[in-house]
Amino acid sequence: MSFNILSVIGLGYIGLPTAAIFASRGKQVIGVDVNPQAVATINRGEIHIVEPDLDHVVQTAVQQGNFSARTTPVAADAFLIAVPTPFMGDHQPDLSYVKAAALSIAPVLKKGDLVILESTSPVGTTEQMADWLADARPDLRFPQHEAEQPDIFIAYCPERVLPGHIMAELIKNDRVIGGMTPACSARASELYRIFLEGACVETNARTAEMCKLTENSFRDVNIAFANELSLICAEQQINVWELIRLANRHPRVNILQPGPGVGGHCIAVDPWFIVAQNPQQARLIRTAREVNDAKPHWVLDQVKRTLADCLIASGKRASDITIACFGLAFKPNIDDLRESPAMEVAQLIARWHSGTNWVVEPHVKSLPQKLTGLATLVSLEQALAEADVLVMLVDHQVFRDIDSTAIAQPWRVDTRGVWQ
Ligand SMILES: NC(=O)c1ccc[n+]([C@@H]2O[C@H](COP(=O)([O-])OP(=O)(O)OC[C@H]3O[C@@H](n4cnc5c(N)ncnc54)[C@H](O)[C@@H]3O)[C@@H](O)[C@H]2O)c1
Ligand SMILES: CC(=O)N[C@@H]1[C@@H](OP(=O)(O)OP(=O)(O)OC[C@H]2O[C@@H](n3ccc(=O)[nH]c3=O)[C@H](O)[C@@H]2O)O[C@H](CO)[C@@H](O)[C@@H]1O
Repeated sequence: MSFNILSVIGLGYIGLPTAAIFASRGKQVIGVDVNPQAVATINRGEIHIVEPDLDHVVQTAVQQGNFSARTTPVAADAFLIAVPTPFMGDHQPDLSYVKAAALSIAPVLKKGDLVILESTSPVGTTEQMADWLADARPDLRFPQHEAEQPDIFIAYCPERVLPGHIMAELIKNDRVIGGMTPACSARASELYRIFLEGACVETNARTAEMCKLTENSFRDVNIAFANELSLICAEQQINVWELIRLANRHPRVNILQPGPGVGGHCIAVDPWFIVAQNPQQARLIRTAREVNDAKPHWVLDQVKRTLADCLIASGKRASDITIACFGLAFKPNIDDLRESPAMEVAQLIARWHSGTNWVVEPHVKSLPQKLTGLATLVSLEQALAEADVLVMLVDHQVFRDIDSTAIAQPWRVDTRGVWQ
């Protein structure tokens, strides 16, 4: 059975590029999103998120009539669900979006359809989703009972693209295919082979769910190691950047880079799904989260110490001092400020410091609401010329290009090793 019509549920950072890529391969794609503004934007051939090279793929697909968006699902041969999976206040996963998406497609499912969950999910979510669908459609057979030939094929296929490189990685990365049965995996692999140049590696749904969580937890633990080293090195008066460079000369050592903390929508969230389900066993994973989450507060302490030194040396009052933060994005060379540790540090500083607070962020035109009234967006040149204390938070290339030997201010906190 071939896939004539595909439907992608959730048209954000994952769903929109995925829908557009399928459409670019000549498939008829119906995108579904509960956000009517996003739907309207997409139907104009425009995009509501920022991702390099996505705009022209969406524009072409819409203009050629292969891709359209709507707010409610209609019949299709395959459904890919890419809705948010945040955690709640107590770090427990919030599966309400997955449930709502599953229940929204249940009425339009027909025999032979494939349903793929792409959202990053705790182990067992795919089985749970199949139960929700089975409850909603008692007239169809679902793959919970392996002996039976199911009417609906269900798989968990996580996405591992790197924001900023989504359009290339979507096609080139290997893909983990976690079917609820081998037949489900085979059907899902067939779907992804429409555009995938990487390999489809088949497993079961639970392993695929854990694989996605493992990848991001691995990175979180390794960044926590680097962040912990930065705290130790500050105590020992050792340059952590030099230390890591030296240690990485060992053929089997590859330490990541410390920073102001871990941001983004994935690495600071997904490890909690493992911790929530395995609180006794996941001690290292929990500690890594705690180490990384604590880093912005440690940076604030560093700024407080630096300001104290500045006040003693300059004889100025704190209210006369200007602190300039360099960067707000959650990582270098992007404009995404959501879940950014740099934003958190800038806010902590601005709430605490009684003098003037400046921010330099060449990737945005205005400050986000969280900093409105607390800080002022200024140019790189103004900050370098006039600020008293400089706080480097994001290693954007434009900051790396500054000749650090030409910077006059001795009062600096460098969380990214840019001025070392
Ligand atoms: N952004 C990434 O880099 C990335 C990478 C890999 C995996 N993921 C995972 O993919 C999933 C989606 O992430 P994202 O970054 O695309 O999120 P996003 O917030 O950018 O997009 C999700 C979209 O789903 C829509 N939505 C919510 N409920 C819906 C429903 N019931 N029906 C239809 N649409 C609905 C929202 O309006 C939104 O447009 C998450 O589980 C995330 O953890 C994200
Ligand atoms: C395993 C993996 O690679 N997963 C990727 C990750 O994408 P991401 O964009 O969120 O990941 P990063 O680039 O690692 O950034 C995260 C934060 O960590 C900080 N950081 C990073 C490296 C370092 O040495 N020191 C640091 O401090 C950085 O500044 C930023 O705040 O999750 C996506 C969704 O699941 C995946 O799809 C994607 O493959």
